[in-house]
Formats: sequence, structure tokens, C-alpha cells
Amino acid sequence: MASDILVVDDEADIRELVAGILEDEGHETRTASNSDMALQAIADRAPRLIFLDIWLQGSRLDGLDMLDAIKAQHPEIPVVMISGHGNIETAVSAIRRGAYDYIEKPFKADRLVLVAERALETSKLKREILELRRRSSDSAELIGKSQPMNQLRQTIDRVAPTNSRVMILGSSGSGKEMVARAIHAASSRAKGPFVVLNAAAITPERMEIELFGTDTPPGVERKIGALEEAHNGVLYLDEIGDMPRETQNKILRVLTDQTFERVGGTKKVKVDVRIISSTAQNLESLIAEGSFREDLFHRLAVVPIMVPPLAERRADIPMLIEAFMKQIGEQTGIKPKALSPEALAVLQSSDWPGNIRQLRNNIERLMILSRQDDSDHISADMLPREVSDMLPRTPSQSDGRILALPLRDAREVFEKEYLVAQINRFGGNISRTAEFVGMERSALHRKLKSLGI
Ligand SMILES: Nc1ncnc2c1ncn2[C@@H]1O[C@H](COP(=O)(O)OP(=O)(O)OP(=O)(O)O)[C@@H](O)[C@H]1O
Repeated sequence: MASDILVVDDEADIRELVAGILEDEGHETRTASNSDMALQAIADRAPRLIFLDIWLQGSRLDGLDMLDAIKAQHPEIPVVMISGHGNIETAVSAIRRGAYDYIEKPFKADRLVLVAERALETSKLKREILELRRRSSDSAELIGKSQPMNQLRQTIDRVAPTNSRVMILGSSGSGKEMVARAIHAASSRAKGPFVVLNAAAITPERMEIELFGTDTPPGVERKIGALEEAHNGVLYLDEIGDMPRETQNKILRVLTDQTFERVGGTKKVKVDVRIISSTAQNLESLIAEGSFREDLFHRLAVVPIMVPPLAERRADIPMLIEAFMKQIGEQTGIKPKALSPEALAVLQSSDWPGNIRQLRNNIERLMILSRQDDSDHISADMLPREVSDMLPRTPSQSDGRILALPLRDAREVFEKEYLVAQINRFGGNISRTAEFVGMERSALHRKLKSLGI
């Protein structure tokens, strides 16, 4: 994986040797011959790893002081010391002061590569652990075989390898972030970071610090912004419609020249980041009322992707339920129970305004509530009230009209509503509807025609 590595040594041949070996391994390197150049390079863009000479001759700071300065501002960047033969003890004390490891001159290329890979791997794992904690143990796989889901997968496969900016549209909980992660995973940036910034969860005052980071005087810990964090990877801007207008102007500038200034700083920071944004809001009306910049919209939505609401892919519900039961079972130790056909029909017919997130929450609640129950399956009457409240009310149910009709007409009204609901439940698939309702396909077609459906 290409990582941005900084090599700091006063001897030009050592600098070039280290950089050359790392470049042969596919890394991106920068070099600095003294402490000030090194601090400048770190300030330009935080590297993923630093090789640092212990004896920095002719520098304002020596290696150990440099180490302290780096650790004070960037405790997360691993630093590997380059030590001469006579100063192993200093190298060991550097490790006590926070260095990741050291290599001893003269070193073999293999050893250098190994230490670099290990340091990068460790810091990547640390980032991933943080990320995993944040996401608990949800699966990363997009579940569903309905036609809208298959189309969505095709779109993801098509846009992932390009570097185009994608805007993901869809209602809350429909899986926008999962789609963004799928694009990242299938792109050439898969091994780079995936950084999330949720505009709806950050106050306008904090937004620029989170996005651009801060520039602080030496010795004061610096906040690395999401853009810098996402270098060589993807920045996912969630709920972009909530981005303050002032920040929108700055983002537009980042998109034009891929550089930005940190809060409190004047230096230009250069990054290579693919931006994927998302919104559950109607951006067109935000543009019309002047709270979202139209030119920013066009730059971010080079490829718009629509994630359909769950109600438009009910056919996926049984598969989603099965997968969630398995996941939740593994997380909580509760053994999944089978659902009765009635319970499944109710779950599949409900409207799910909160989409997949709401379905998952209800399955979790259901599993917890039915844990103590003696029966080996979950029946419709055990479903949380929230679920039955979401069942679409048919007109005859809601206005009592059916009671005013003779049996023949009432039956017709019922048949119509029943069949419309079943067709909906099976995503418009007539064969599957016919199979479920127990009719021949051709007989169902005739019936639908006679009822005017
Ligand atoms: N196709 C899918 N297969 C499996 N799980 C899914 C799928 N889509 C979404 N989920 C799950 O549903 C939940 C909500 O998904 P996600 O956070 O991606 O939605 P979102 O549209 O980004 O939500 P928000 O608008 O609130 O940011 C997550 O737990 C996610 O794992």
C-alpha cells in the first residue's frame, strides 16, 4: 500500500537510500535534511510514518528533541529512529520516549522494509480498531437480491474504480453510508482510510476544526482534520445539506485545487482525497432557499446515486431479517427463533419509514423480548407495537366502508386490497405473489384484470 513516509537524516546518501528502498516497495516518500525542514514537511501534511536520524548534525533540534516535538503534536504518527553503531542506548531511550522502533546503521534493505511495514500495519490497526469500535460489529456486506438492490450493486461496481465524486441520496437509515463504504472497498483507494464527517452531528463552530484541523505552535497537540486524515482515501461527508454556508465556500475551494488551510494557519495543505457525500434532504429546495450552494452541489454530485427506501424493496426483508438475527445472535448470545408466516407477512408489509436501521432495531428488540418465551417461533402477536402501527391502513379498514356493503361487493373490495398488498410485498413479482396466495399465475392475472388492478 502506498503510504506517505517522511525520511529525516542529515546525510544525503542515507536519506536517498532509505527513500529509494521504500519507494521500490511502492511507498510515497518525502525527505528532510534538518529539523526545521522536517517540521515544515510534517506541517505541510501529516505523514503516516517517519524515519528519524538520532544525530541530526547542524540542526536546531537533535533527533530526540525532534521526537518529543513530533509526539507532542502527533502522538498517532509512528516514528522509527535511525541509529548509528555507537548510540543504541540512545535509540532504546527514544523508544521509551515514544518512538515505535529503531534501525541500526548500516542496515539491510529487508530490515528497513520490515520495520516500515510493521509500523504502518500497527498504526493502521489502531485506526481500524477505533473505527470498528465506532461501528460496533455490523456486517459490511450489502444484503438484498431485489431488482433495486441488484441495480445499486451494478452502479457501485461501475463508479467505484473511477475517481468521480459521488453523492448518495436516500432517506434516513436506507444504507447510504454502507453504499459509500462499498464504493471505497471496491476502489483503488480500498487500502487507504475511509473517514466519516457527519455535518448534522457537528456544531457550525466546530465544523472547520473537524474538517481542516488546526495549526498549533510547536509543543501543543494539533487536531488533524478529516481531510488530512483521509489523504489517499475517501472522505464521506454525511448529511452535506447541514454544512454551514461559510464552510461550503471553503469546501468548494478544496475541490477546485485539492489544497486547504488549517484553522489558525496560513500554509496550504495538499491532499489527495476522493469525496463521497450523502443527504436525506431535498438539496434542490435547499438550493432554492439559498442555504446550499448550487455550484458545490454540481461539483459533489458528479455521479448521483439513489438508495431506494426499504418499502421499495420489500422482497429483501426476509433475507435482511435472517442476516440481522444471525448478527445479533452472535453479538448478544441470543439464539435466533424462526418467524411464523404471519409475523413475516406483517414485517414485510409494514412501511418502515426509518428503513433498514428501523428494521434492524425492531429485530433486536424482538429477539430480546422473545428470549424468555417458551415457544420455538415468533408469532405475529409478539411483534413490537411499533411494527403493527406501521402496517399501511387499507381504505376499507380505516373508514368502516366494508360494513355498509353486501357480501359480494365487500368481498371484491377485500380481494382488491389483499392482492395489492401482496403484490407490493413481493416487489411486484406476480409469480411469487401467485405462489403465496395459492393461485395459478394465469388465474391471478385474470383476477387482477377483473378487479381492475
Ligand atoms: N443493504 C444492507 N444490508 C445490510 N445492512 C444494511 C444494508 N443497508 C443498511 N444496512 C444497515 O442499516 C443501518 C443503517 O445504514 P446506514 O448507516 O448506511 O444508513 P444511512 O442511510 O447512511 O443512514 P443516515 O441517513 O442516518 O446516515 C446500518 O446498521 C447498516 O449496517
